[in-house]
Amino acid sequence: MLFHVEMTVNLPPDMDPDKAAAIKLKEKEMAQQLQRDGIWRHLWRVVGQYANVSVFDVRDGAQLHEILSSLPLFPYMDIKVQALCRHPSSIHEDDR
Ligand SMILES: O=C(O)CC1=CCC(=O)O1
Repeated sequence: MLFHVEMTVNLPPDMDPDKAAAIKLKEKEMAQQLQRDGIWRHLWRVVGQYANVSVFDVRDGAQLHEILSSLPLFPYMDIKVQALCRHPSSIHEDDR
């Protein structure tokens, strides 16, 4: 099942820079592993914002929640989720 996820990062401006860097590094490692696993299908920067638009391929909403809430940046992000399904005009057979 595919989900469109928009994440906006709001790190506190007064956060210790070393702590922020450590959180971002852990986030990157986890995001890249989830991409290698085929779960985090797309990860795009929103131009001009500390935000991304992503597509996740997961079993259901419960699995997505488990993944999102385990992200190191989760406590510092506003997250919007939309469930997706195949568009009848799509020519891409692998879209589910
Ligand atoms: O920078 C972001 O948009 C937040 C983020 C998601 C995965 C990652 O590595 O950073």
